[in-house]
Amino acid sequence: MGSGDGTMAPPMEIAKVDLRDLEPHTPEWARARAAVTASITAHGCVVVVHDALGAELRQALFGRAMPQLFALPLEAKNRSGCFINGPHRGYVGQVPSEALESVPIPDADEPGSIGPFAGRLWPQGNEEFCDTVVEFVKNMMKLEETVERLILEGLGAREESIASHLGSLSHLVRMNLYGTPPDEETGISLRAHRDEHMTTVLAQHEVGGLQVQVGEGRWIAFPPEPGTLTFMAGDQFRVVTNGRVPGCVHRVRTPSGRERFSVLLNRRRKAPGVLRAMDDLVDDDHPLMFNPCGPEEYRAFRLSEEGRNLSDPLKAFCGVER
Ligand SMILES: O=C(O)CCC(=O)C(=O)O
Ligand SMILES: [Fe+2]
Repeated sequence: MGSGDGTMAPPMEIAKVDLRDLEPHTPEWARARAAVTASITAHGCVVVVHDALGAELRQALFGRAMPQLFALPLEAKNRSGCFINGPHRGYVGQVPSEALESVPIPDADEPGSIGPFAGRLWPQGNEEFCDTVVEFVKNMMKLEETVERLILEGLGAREESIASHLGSLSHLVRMNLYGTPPDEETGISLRAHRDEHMTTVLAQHEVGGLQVQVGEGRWIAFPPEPGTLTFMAGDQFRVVTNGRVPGCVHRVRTPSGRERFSVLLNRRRKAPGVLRAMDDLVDDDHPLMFNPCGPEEYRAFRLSEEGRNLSDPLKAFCGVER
């Protein structure tokens, strides 16, 4: 992008891979697998070209569903949350150090979860909102599954391990609205982090801001290009791939101060469940990097005082000492 703010256009090192009309067992699949695996093992990130978020769905999300959602009064947004396996998953906003309001929709892939969610926000329901979210989830799930399959095959995992992994995931949609950054000089509106989840696929609306770290201190800005989505590996994927895939370190910088939306689908290990490295990815050349752990226990650690202040909480929580 060369925006004069110290960031650069994505160089070839984070690949942009066209996954449109991709079919397994074809030369195109093998080429995509090599490109996706190279990018993800280097940076925990790959940009994909795909029609999963076509113009109509983009407009339905960024033009209607999300403006409607965030325009609701605070007390309505506060009602959107629910309790899952103990912890509350709900609206986050009004944090002075952040410019972010974020609404999670848990278990978004389960029929029957989106209706009650919308019912908590709009007493008369909101059919259009529900249809938009259902369509988004369906398309993103398919895309994430393809990308995870490409990566796991690329690392050498067996089909049965891949199938068992793909069958053990739950899905969370998150809708984000960014206002004016608290520190307008730096423009940072979400500080550098790795996601706790397995994987994240993210779409930005026309105001960009997502930046990914490639190597020490070097940040790459991603222009919001319709037709592309950013796929990022989180801490859970580091465990499953035995550290072969690093977690993507990313942040949001919105120096323009314009309002910005982003929407993402997170995949994570279904609870109760155990996170452990795939057997296929542990051998003499790749000794075990992370001890098996519970995803909910890890989440609680990340949210604790200790975990919040660590740059790599996963390593502290379950990293194998050598
Ligand atoms: O809004 C974005 O571009 C990134 C959001 C993000 O990193 C997150 O919600 O974890
Ligand atoms: Fe994130």
